[in-house]
Amino acid sequence: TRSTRPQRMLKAVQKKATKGDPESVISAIDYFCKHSEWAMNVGDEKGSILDSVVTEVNPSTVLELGTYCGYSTVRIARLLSPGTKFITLEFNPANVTIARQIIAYAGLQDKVTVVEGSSGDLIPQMKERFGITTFDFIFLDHWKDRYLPDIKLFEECGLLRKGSVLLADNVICPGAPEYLEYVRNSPRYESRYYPAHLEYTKVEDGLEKSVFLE
Ligand SMILES: C[C@H](C[C@H]1O[C@@H](n2cnc3c(N)ncnc32)[C@H](O)[C@@H]1O)NC(=O)c1cc(-c2ccc(F)cc2)cc(O)c1O
Ligand SMILES: [Mg+2]
Repeated sequence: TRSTRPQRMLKAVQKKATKGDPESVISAIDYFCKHSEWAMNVGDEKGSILDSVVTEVNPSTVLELGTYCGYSTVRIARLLSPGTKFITLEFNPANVTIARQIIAYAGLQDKVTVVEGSSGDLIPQMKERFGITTFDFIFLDHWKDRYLPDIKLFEECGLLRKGSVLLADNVICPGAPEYLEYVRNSPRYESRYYPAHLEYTKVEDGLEKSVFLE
C-alpha cells in the first residue's frame, strides 16, 4: 500500500541528514517540504521565532502539544540545557512512531519523552506521571480548537507559575480565534503577536506568546 507523508518525510531525513546532527535533520525536513511535499511542520520562518523564544526563556520544564513528526520537537530539544524535562504529546500513534524515529535520528531521544495520547487526558496526569509541578515553557501546535480548553486545563491543574510562557502556532491560519480573544483580554496574561507566514507559503500566519502573570 502507498506510504504516508510522514513516512516519506522520515525517508527524506534518513537519506539527506547526518545521524546525530539536529541542524541537518531540520534542513532535510524543510527541503522536503519546500521541494517535495508540503507538511504541517512549524517550518523555518516560524521555527526561528520559536528558537528565539526558547533561548530567551531557557526553560527547565517544557511541554509541546501536537508532536506530529517531531520537527519542532527537534528544534526545541537541540536548544535545551542538560537536565531539562521535555514532554511532547501526540495522539496519532502512526505520527508517534515517525516522530520517535526522527528525534532519534537527530540524536535527541534522551532529551525528550514522546507520550502517545490526547492532551485533554494527559495534562491532568503531568504531576503524578512525570513529577512535573509547573511548566516554564509550553508550545501549542495541536488541534486549534483545543488551545483554549487546554490553557484553562493548565490553570485548573496548577501547571502554570508566574512567568510561565505559552507560545501558540497557527493563531491566524488555520486560526485559534477564541484562544486569541482569551489570552489578549485576560488580566492573567501578557500577550504578544509575532507575525510570520504559514510554513513554506506566503499565507499570513503567526505565533502568539503569552506570559502567565498570576
Ligand atoms: C493538529 C496538527 C498537529 C498534530 O497534533 C496532533 N493532535 C491534535 N490534537 C491533539 C491532542 N488533543 N493531543 C495530542 N495531539 C494532538 C495531531 O495528531 C497532529 O499530528 N496540526 C495541524 O493540524 C496544523 C494544520 C495546518 C494547516 C494549515 C493550513 C492548511 F490549509 C492545512 C493545515 C498548519 C499547522 O501548522 C498545523 O499545526
Ligand atoms: Mg502548526
